[in-house]
Amino acid sequence: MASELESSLEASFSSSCVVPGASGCLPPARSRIFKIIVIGDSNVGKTCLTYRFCAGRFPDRTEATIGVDFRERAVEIDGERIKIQLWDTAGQERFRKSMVQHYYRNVHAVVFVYDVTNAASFHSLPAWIEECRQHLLASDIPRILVGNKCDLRSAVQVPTDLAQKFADAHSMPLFETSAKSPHDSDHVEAIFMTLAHKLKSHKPLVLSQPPEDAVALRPEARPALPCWC
Ligand SMILES: Nc1nc2c(ncn2[C@@H]2O[C@H](COP(=O)(O)OP(=O)(O)OP(=O)(O)O)[C@@H](O)[C@H]2O)c(=O)[nH]1
Repeated sequence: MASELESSLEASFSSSCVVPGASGCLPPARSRIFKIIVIGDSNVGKTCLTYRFCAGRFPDRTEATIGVDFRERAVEIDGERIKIQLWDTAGQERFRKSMVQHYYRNVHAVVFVYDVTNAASFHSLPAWIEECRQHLLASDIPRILVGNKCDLRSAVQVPTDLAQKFADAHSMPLFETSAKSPHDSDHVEAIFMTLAHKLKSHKPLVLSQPPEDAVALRPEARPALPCWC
C-alpha cells in the first residue's frame, strides 16, 4: 500500500476525474498533494491529531498504530485546491521496523509530536530528529513541534518555556494543543493550515508540459531556507 501511494505521490498531483474526455465530465481538476509525516513516541496522540484535522473530531477510540495510517484532506488556499496527506506513523518501535524507509520518501514536511503530560516523550525528540537525519531528509523542509494534550492542565510535565527553548534550538515553531479539546491553546486546524500555507509557498511544483493523461513534474529552483519566524 505504501509503495502504491508513493508512486502516486511521486507525481504529487491527483485528479478528480479519471476518464479524460468522458461526456459530462469536466476537465480534471488537479490538486497538488503534500505528504506530511507525523512522528513521535507512542501514545502522544498522533492518530488523534491527524484524525482531528482530517475528520474534524476526536476519535471515539484508538489503538496503537501498526506501520502507518494515511489520512487526507483537501483544502483551498488562495484559490488553489491542495491535498494534505498526513502519514500517521507508529510510535512503537516494533510496529515501525518494516515501514520506516517508506515514511521518509518524498516528504514535504515533518510534524514532531510530544505529550505535554509525559516528559519522556519530550526527551525522545532528539532521537526522532536524528532518525530524520539518518534518512537524509532535506534540511530545508518545514518542521514543526507540537505539544499535545494541553487539556490535561494539572498533569503538565513539560513547561512551555522548556519546549520553546528546544524548538528555538532546532529552528522549529512550537504549537501547544489538544486533539481532544479544540478550544485549548493552538487549534489543530490552525496548526496544519499554517503548515499548508508554508508548503504552498515554499515547495512549488510546475508542470513540465501540459498533460493529457500523464503529468510530469519538476520542482522549481528552490527558494532560500524558509523563514519560520
Ligand atoms: N486528554 C487527551 N487525550 C488524548 C489527546 N490526544 C490523544 N489522547 C489520548 O491518548 C491516547 C493515545 O492517542 P493516539 O492518538 O492513539 O496516540 P499515538 O501517538 O497515535 O500512538 P501510537 O499509534 O502508538 O504511536 C488515546 O487514549 C487518546 O484518547 C488529547 O489531546 N487530550
